[in-house]
Parts: sequence; C-alpha cells; structure tokens
Amino acid sequence: MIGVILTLNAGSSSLKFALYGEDGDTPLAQGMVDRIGGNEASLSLKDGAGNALPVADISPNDHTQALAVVLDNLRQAFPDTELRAIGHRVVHGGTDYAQPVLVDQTVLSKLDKLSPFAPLHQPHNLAGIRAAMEAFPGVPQIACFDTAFHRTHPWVNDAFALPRDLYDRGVRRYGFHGLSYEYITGELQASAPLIAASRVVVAHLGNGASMCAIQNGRSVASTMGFSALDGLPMGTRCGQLDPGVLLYLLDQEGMSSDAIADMLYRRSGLLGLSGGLSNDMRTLEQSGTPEARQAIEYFVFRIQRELGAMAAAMGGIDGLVFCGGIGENSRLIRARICERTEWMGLEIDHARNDENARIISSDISRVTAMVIPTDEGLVIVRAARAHLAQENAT
Ligand SMILES: Nc1ncnc2c1ncn2[C@@H]1O[C@H](COP(=O)(O)OP(=O)(O)O)[C@@H](O)[C@H]1O
Ligand SMILES: CC(=O)OP(=O)(O)O
Ligand SMILES: [Mg+2]
Repeated sequence: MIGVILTLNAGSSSLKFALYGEDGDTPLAQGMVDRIGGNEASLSLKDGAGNALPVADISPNDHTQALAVVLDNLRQAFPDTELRAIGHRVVHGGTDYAQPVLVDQTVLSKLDKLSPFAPLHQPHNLAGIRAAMEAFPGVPQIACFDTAFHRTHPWVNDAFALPRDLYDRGVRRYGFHGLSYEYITGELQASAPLIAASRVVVAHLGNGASMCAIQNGRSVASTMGFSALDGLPMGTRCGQLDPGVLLYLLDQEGMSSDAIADMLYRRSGLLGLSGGLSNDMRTLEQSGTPEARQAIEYFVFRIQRELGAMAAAMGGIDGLVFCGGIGENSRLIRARICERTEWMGLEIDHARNDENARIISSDISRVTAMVIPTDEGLVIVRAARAHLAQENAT
C-alpha cells in the first residue's frame, strides 16, 4: 500500500483535486469536477505528466456526491493506495488562523461563522471538508487558508475608514489568493533570493484575480480586501466599485441583495464588459469585437493602476511576477501590462515574453519581470505532510 494525500479546492460549482504521494512535488493525479449540480457536470482526471486518465460517467448533485465520484475514480486509477490525510483550501480563516489547522468540530464551527464574509466560497469549502470527514472519519483533515498569508499586512491596509466598531466586528481587508502568493514567495526564495528579499508585486491573474505587494517575503498590501470581489476586474466579478453604486441599485433600482450579489459575482467583470460574450480571456483575445477589446483594455488598465498602488505601498518595486491562467499563458496581456510599466523601470524583452520564458524582462531592466506557474495544491500538500510528520514525531 502506498500512502497518499488528497488536496481539495471546492469552488461554488467545481471541485478541484490532486492526489500526491508521501513526498515529491508532482501529483500522481489531478483534475476537477465541473458544473456540479447542472446537467453537464464533467470530471477531468490527468496523471502527473498531464495525460488524461479514463473516467466513469458522473452526475453529482452536490459536493458530497462530487467527492464520492472523485474518490471512486481515484480508487479505480490507483488501487493500491491508502489515504493518510486530506488538505483543503479554505478561502477564509478570519483573524484567528494565520497557519494551517487540523480540523475538528470546534474549528469547523469557527469557520462556519466566517461564511457570511465569503458567502460564495466558504460554504462550499466547508461542505467539501464535511463530505471528506464523513467519507474518512479517522483521516486528518488539514485546512489551509487564503487569508493567512496576508495576516502580516499593516493596520492601514487592514482597516476601512468606517466607524471603528465595524473593524472589531470583522469588517477588514483580509486579502485572498494567499496560497498562491505563498507558493510564489517560496519559489522566489529558492530560485531568486535577492528578488525575494526585495519589493515584489505578484499578479495572480486567473478567473479570480488579485495582486499582492510582498516585501521581504511578507504581504504588505493586496488588491482584494473584505471580499473576493474587490480590486481587479475578474472573469465574472466586478473588482473595485464605488459603494455608491450599491446604494443606488438598492434604493433606486429596487434590486434585492441576492440579485446584486449575483450580478457582482457572476455577471460582471470580463463577462459583463464584453456584453455577455465570455469570462474567458482566450475567447476575448480571439474575438476582436469592440466590446471584447474594451474588456481587455479595462482589465489591463486596472492592473496598471493597481500596480502603481502596490509599488507605492512598498516605496518602489524590484520584481513583478505573473501567475494564474492569464498571467502564465497570455503573452498579449503580459506585454500590454509591461509596456505600461516602463515608467517604473521595467523593460520587457518581447522575444522572452513570446516564448513564455521564466524571466521576461531585458537584461538592463531595473525591475525583473517573471512568469512563475503557481501551485496552490503543493502548498496544501506540504501543510498536510508537515502535520503528518509532527504526528509521527509525537
Ligand atoms: N493561452 C491563454 N491565453 C490567454 N488566456 C488564457 C490562456 N490559457 C488560459 N487562459 C485564461 O486563464 C483564465 C483561467 O485561469 P485559472 O487560473 O485557470 O482560473 P481559476 O481561477 O479558475 O483557477 C481564463 O480566463 C483563461 O482564458
Ligand atoms: C478567493 C478567490 O477569489 O478565489 P478564486 O480565484 O479561486 O475564485
Ligand atoms: Mg483561482
């Protein structure tokens, strides 16, 4: 029997997973169940080299069923394995959790209380944990938090200019995508220690997108704040928005808070700006309609603006790292952003950018621009392995 660790990242309609051995950075398998609850639910499963593995037909109605489907298919593909731990991505750790934690009922009830702070992420994360606890009662479940990396940021980046009691009630700028930032920080420390010790902005540009100012390995500021809506425009989320717009929609247009939440989380961002064409950057790049071009233009402009703000929060910038599906793959978006960052001392090398090189700035560029594929699953599995090692030691 080979000991294995499963990592889960439960989104609102998807369940991403990876299966790791007891050591090594490459998963044995990874994949995702998509469109959970819909008619077109699908499961993709790949081995460590990225080759598709055969999967059985599925139609999960919820996350518990989706997990059962994943486990069935993994058992088929890897019959001689024994599950040692399950690591979970949990979006919100509130003010309590700055480190991964072994989940028990007390932890779960604390995390439940944070669901209103991240209504479209947290309940699904916790449903994933509950489903896993039910399926594997004795197996340790380790929660790893997107907010944890940002607990170091200073008070001025933690507070809103609202009456102080709201801060005490948890209305703060938490910041998200922390597992991705932690991975990138570790990669920089290993491969580019001088840059890691300086002032770096990491742009996590995926379907959800944010940027983080990281000084000497610590989060100083981030574009996401109280919720995963703030900051950059995303696939379907609005990004930074004047709160007056919300008051107008509530009071003048008579929209319910549910309808507003649906619009801000699911119908805005690139999808909304492109006139409903797509939330997918590939589609927008290929389309060329005026609305698609404007959506791209808006995305790049807001990144350019926020990049200035992130650099200002650190008194300057020495490195810029791109990651996430767009950051890792879109030459066009990286080139456009870098071209508008020349004033900060960044000179792009277009040939390097075109070949998706790790360093895409020129040799004389003062700011080093890099592309580093992120790996949130690896951060989670490392936390689970650390827990198992500690358990073995005691
Ligand atoms: N070659 C590419 N060119 C442009 N955009 C790309 C490319 N590959 C992936 N993307 C974009 O990356 C985004 C998805 O990012 P990803 O990090 O996978 O999302 P998630 O937040 O769901 O994990 C989509 O907008 C997709 O179009
Ligand atoms: C916190 C967040 O926005 O996560 P995702 O990008 O996975 O939706
Ligand atoms: Mg993501």
